[in-house]
Amino acid sequence: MSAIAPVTVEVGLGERAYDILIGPGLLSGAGQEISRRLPGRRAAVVTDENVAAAQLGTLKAGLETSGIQPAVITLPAGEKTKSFAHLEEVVDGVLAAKLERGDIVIALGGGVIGDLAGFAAGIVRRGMNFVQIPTSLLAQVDSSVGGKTGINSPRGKNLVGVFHQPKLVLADTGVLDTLPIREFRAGYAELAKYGLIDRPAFFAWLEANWQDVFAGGPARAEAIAEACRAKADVVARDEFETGDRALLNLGHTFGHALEAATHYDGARLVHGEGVAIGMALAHRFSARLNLASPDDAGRVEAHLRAVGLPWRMADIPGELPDAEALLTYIAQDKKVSRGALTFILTRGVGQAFIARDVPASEVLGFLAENHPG
Ligand SMILES: NC(=O)c1ccc[n+]([C@@H]2O[C@H](COP(=O)([O-])OP(=O)(O)OC[C@H]3O[C@@H](n4cnc5c(N)ncnc54)[C@H](O)[C@@H]3O)[C@@H](O)[C@H]2O)c1
Ligand SMILES: O=C(O)C(=O)C[C@@H](O)[C@H](O)[C@H](O)COP(=O)(O)O
Ligand SMILES: [Zn+2]
Repeated sequence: MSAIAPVTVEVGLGERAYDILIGPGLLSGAGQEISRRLPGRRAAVVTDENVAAAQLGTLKAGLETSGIQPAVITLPAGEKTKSFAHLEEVVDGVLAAKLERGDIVIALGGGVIGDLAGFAAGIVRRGMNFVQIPTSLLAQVDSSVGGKTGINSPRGKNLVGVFHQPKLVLADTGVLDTLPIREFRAGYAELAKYGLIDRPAFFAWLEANWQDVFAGGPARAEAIAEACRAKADVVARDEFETGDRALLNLGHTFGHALEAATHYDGARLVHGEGVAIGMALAHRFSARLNLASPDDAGRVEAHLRAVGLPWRMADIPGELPDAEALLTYIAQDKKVSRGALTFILTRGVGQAFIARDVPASEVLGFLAENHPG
């Protein structure tokens, strides 16, 4: 049987351009793909305990066939790992392995490992080579692409970090077979996000085909490729989020506040779930401001519910801080400019836009109305 050729999506960033390869079996061919682009380099693999148990052996074997014997840094799984303490651990591990600036930090994991390892790669020796090997659906459709890296602060999500693009992204669709279903669903929220931003036909396709995407096979691979094309397109236009890239933040202004308010406790809320609730809230808030029809908000909520995602604040287990405290987290959002709040709002499914100077009083009123407490 002949191997299935991977799909290649290019992120067109001039001298920082790179390929995203998408398909099964890429982990075992990683050594070849990496050494073709970065010959003769040493490497450190950063991963988490779950991914190490499920996938590290295959990657190490794949690297060793090309003569790469990596140092391995294994961290606890979960959002709390995106912290200064674990950043220090990665930095120290890379330095202890005596890697040079031209050597490679490889992130093997979900978005937590990608963001953390990418940040370390961006600052050690003022910027090392970086390769993303995303192993969660969320990381394959979103976080491994585009060069946003960083860690969280108790005051808010992703508040410390740098832009540092990878040299290569290897999205092995086969590794999703070991991803827990809750995490697959969370990644699906970011996939649906592309439809809700500006691809209404893609959203309608997901409404009709989401079960096939969950089942695996060609529908899943095609959905991942479509997401990568969508993200690569925005990133190539606006690498540093001075304009349009902010659209990728649909659902995140509310979602990030909820993640911070639940202290990054993944038992209560993981990032993709926060984005699902945030996207439903962004559509409902847009309807409240008479920008969109309540029917569109209902359509989005119905789809999130159908796939088993949380879609309202009441779906988060345990108590939430009150509306004013949630607004304090929102005020830390990186899209805030001269004190004014920015949200990604919508005129309907696939018609998201950047709304600057959103009055805090409107947000507060909306949060209070929708608060479960
Ligand atoms: N940089 C960006 O552009 C960007 C975009 C979106 C999200 N993010 C960030 O990504 C993070 C969320 O990423 P995530 O949802 O991948 O979370 P994650 O990295 O915590 O991974 C989810 C869980 O699945 C496990 N896992 C991952 N792959 C697995 C596999 N193949 N087999 C078995 N277990 C596996 C992990 O160990 C973890 O427990 C958040 O911190 C978010 O802020 C960043
Ligand atoms: O790549 C982007 O740009 C995004 O906004 C993608 C988001 O899904 C992702 O969660 C990102 O980390 C959020 O960025 P932030 O700048 O709001 O921290
Ligand atoms: Zn996100």
